[in-house]
This record gives sequence, C-alpha cells and structure tokens, in this order.
Amino acid sequence: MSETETGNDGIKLVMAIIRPDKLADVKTALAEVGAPSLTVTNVSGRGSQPAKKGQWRGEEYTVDLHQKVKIECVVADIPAGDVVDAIAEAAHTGEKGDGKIFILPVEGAVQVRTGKEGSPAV
Ligand SMILES: Nc1ncnc2c1ncn2[C@@H]1O[C@H](COP(=O)(O)OP(=O)(O)O)[C@@H](O)[C@H]1O
Repeated sequence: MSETETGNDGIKLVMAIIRPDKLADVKTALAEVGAPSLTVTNVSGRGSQPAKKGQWRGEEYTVDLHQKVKIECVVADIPAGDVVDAIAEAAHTGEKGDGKIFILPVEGAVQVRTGKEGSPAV
C-alpha cells in the first residue's frame, strides 16, 4: 500500500480485525517487516460473513456476531503501508469474514517506562 493511500507521514495506528486462527501468521509477518509490537484483543463482529444457525433444545437460533481478533499496531519508523500489506497477506483466505484493516492518525505517544514522547518505541 502506497504512502498516498495511508497518509504521508507521522505516527499511524494500524487497526486490523482478523480471524483468530490467523493471529500467529500475522504476528510472524509483522515481526518480519519490523513491527513486532502490538496489542491484541478478542472481539466479536459482524460484516458480510453469513450468520451461523444452530439448534438448542429444539429451538433454532442465529448467531450473527463472529469471534474475531483485533490487532492494534502503532508505527512511525516504518511505512504504515508495509504493515497493512503484511497483515493483509498473512490474514487472507479469500472467504467472507477475513476482516478489515483501518489506518488512523495518532497525535502522540508516550513510553511509560522512560517518559519519552514522540515515536512509539518498538
Ligand atoms: N465497517 C466496519 N466497521 C468495523 N468493523 C468491521 C466493519 N466491517 C467489517 N468489520 C469487522 O471485520 C469482520 C469481518 O468482516 P466481513 O465483512 O465479515 O469480512 P469480509 O470483508 O472478508 O467479507 C467483521 O466481523 C467485523 O468484526
């Protein structure tokens, strides 16, 4: 992904919603592009992936929220586009439900241990 598409400079938050079983591959891909630091949250979400139908004691039920993993990766020293490409490739199956990647500007970052401001230390 080019810098024109991700915004040219500054600190970026790359937030991705992916399939839980793709997390290991995505972590490896992020480390390979030089962005090993991340936050991972278990979430549920809805998009184009069809709802699951089931039965419980003779009653039909529908689950339209699917288990997903949210990855948050703040970067400044490497292009956000490289991070996006790494996630998109590692998380891809081609089926509905693969997920989404969002790129947001970040106004600042502070490292708690040192008090250092600016670029997020990796
Ligand atoms: N517009 C959106 N805003 C926030 N999260 C979204 C949005 N679209 C999709 N998602 C998240 O991404 C997950 C996968 O999206 P989905 O549309 O099912 O996959 P695909 O894009 O592969 O068809 C959803 O379950 C949801 O968690």
